[in-house]
Amino acid sequence: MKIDSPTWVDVLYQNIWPPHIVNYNNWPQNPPEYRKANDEYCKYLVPLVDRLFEYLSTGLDLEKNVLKEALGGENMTMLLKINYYPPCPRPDLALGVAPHTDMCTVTLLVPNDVPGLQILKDDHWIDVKYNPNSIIMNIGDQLEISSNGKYKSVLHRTTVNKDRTRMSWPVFCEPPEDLVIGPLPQLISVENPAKFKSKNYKDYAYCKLNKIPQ
Ligand SMILES: O=C(O)CCC(=O)C(=O)O
Ligand SMILES: [Fe+2]
Repeated sequence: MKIDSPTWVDVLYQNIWPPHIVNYNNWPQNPPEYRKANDEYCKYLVPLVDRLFEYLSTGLDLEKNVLKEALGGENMTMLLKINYYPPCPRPDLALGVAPHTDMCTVTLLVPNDVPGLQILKDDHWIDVKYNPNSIIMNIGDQLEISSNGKYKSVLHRTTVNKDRTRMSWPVFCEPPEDLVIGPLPQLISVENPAKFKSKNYKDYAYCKLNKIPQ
């Protein structure tokens, strides 16, 4: 599957995604207004996530519903986090968030226009460009595990800016906590054995947050 081909992005934009809602400028200034904005955002995220999982499933040569079902189906939850990175007098000495992978299935993120997100590729930190009216998708650990490593959970970090405040609004798509996730049986064989343990998401999260080996 060509995940970066313009065709599927076009499809998402034309069929689902109203560009006006993506830009960070549409987020409210005050927390009490977040409930409404969040509800509206969620209305668009749910079909977007469905569509993404269909593409991701097809990319593994599986029926399009398989991946989403394996990761919780309609019981998946979406967790919105708001990151706030104030200006930092010594950006050369500090990071916004330390290098990590997201432990969820996928993350959909809207940043403001202050650069800062970086991903590790071939041992180099690469800046993720700010694109107005677009969202950034990270592959998370549960997708790496269920695909038996075919999709890679992306190592990323954020830098801080000397003069400007950076903000980002990631939504983490999470499986139910008691769901056991492991490499999909369809993807493992004698030649291609499971590369990851199967465990429930709650235990996975506990180990990850407490830096206990999985
Ligand atoms: O602020 C960003 O762009 C990324 C934040 C992040 O990686 C996270 O909250 O998990
Ligand atoms: Fe992250």
